[in-house]
Amino acid sequence: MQLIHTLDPLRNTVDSLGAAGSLALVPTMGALHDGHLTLVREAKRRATHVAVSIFVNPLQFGANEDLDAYPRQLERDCALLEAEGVELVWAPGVDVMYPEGFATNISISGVSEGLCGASRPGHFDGVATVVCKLFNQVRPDMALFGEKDWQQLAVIRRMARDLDLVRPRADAILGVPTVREADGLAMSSRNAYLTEAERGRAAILPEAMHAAVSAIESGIAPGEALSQLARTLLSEGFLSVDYAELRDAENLRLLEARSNRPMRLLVAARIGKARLIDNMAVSP
Ligand SMILES: Nc1ncnc2c1ncn2[C@@H]1O[C@H](COP(=O)(O)OP(=O)(O)OP(=O)(O)O)[C@@H](O)[C@H]1O
Ligand SMILES: CC(C)(CO)[C@@H](O)C(=O)[O-]
Ligand code: BAL
Repeated sequence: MQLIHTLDPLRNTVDSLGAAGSLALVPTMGALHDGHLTLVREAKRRATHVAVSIFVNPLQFGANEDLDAYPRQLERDCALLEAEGVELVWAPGVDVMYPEGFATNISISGVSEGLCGASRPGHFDGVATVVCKLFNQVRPDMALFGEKDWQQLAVIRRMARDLDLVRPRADAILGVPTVREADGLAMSSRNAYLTEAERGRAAILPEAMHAAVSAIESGIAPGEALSQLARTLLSEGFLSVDYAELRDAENLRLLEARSNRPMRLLVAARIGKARLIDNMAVSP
């Protein structure tokens, strides 16, 4: 496995990997867990070679967010990826990704608005800008992202289509279902911020979401089910609920009532120092 930090050797390596079959990219911010490794395994099933990027992207963190505290464990991450048979780890420094004078911003309207786009202003511009650069640097045939970050996946799909970043094939931007802990909590690098007591309560988030999904599917008004969901979280030790919304699963339009298209329940809520996000399908 090659660990590469600068652009020239990266070019040589991706050129030779690309010439010898297909290349899949798994973009990450490191501090890898089984969710990330599931993306890597899916990538290996679908492409000849797998590259993983590890870059904690300052552009997608707000001024009061956890950029400095975000876990960084490159050596451990590389050992995990080597054991999975990954051939390339692309881990640029901030100065390589954003050299002095860097002045470009990619902004996607529509799907970026509301949800995390409202509670984290500028976040999706930062994600889109770095993901566009990663595509240009690695030039993969496909890239894989987790459904845990449902809105991020929608933003990247929109950008990839709009900017012709990958060949237009159905699995070029592949979403992988959320990997969960035994109690249902979605795996996330930020779960490490939780104390033992908070971790014990955190699984109330997916439990309360399942209850809201069942209520909406059985005909309860979405507004009522979502208010109940927020009340449950607040009464069980969550500090705040950034949003709890029912949206069209694909275009992410806000839904006041049930739709006959696939729907998605999306929630972000804070507990202790962590802001947890999760989403679930709601059947028409
Ligand atoms: N539980 C999970 N199941 C499936 N994919 C996941 C899971 N957690 C993260 N991913 C995916 O892994 C990729 C890299 O995510 P990232 O490195 O930000 O990890 P994370 O655990 O989501 O961290 P964070 O705490 O920052 O949200 C993204 O495409 C993300 O959606
Ligand atoms: C896609 C990504 C690697 C861009 O920094 C990040 O947002 C993430 O890890 O989900
Ligand atoms: N997994 C999404 C990256 C972020 O929260 O910044």
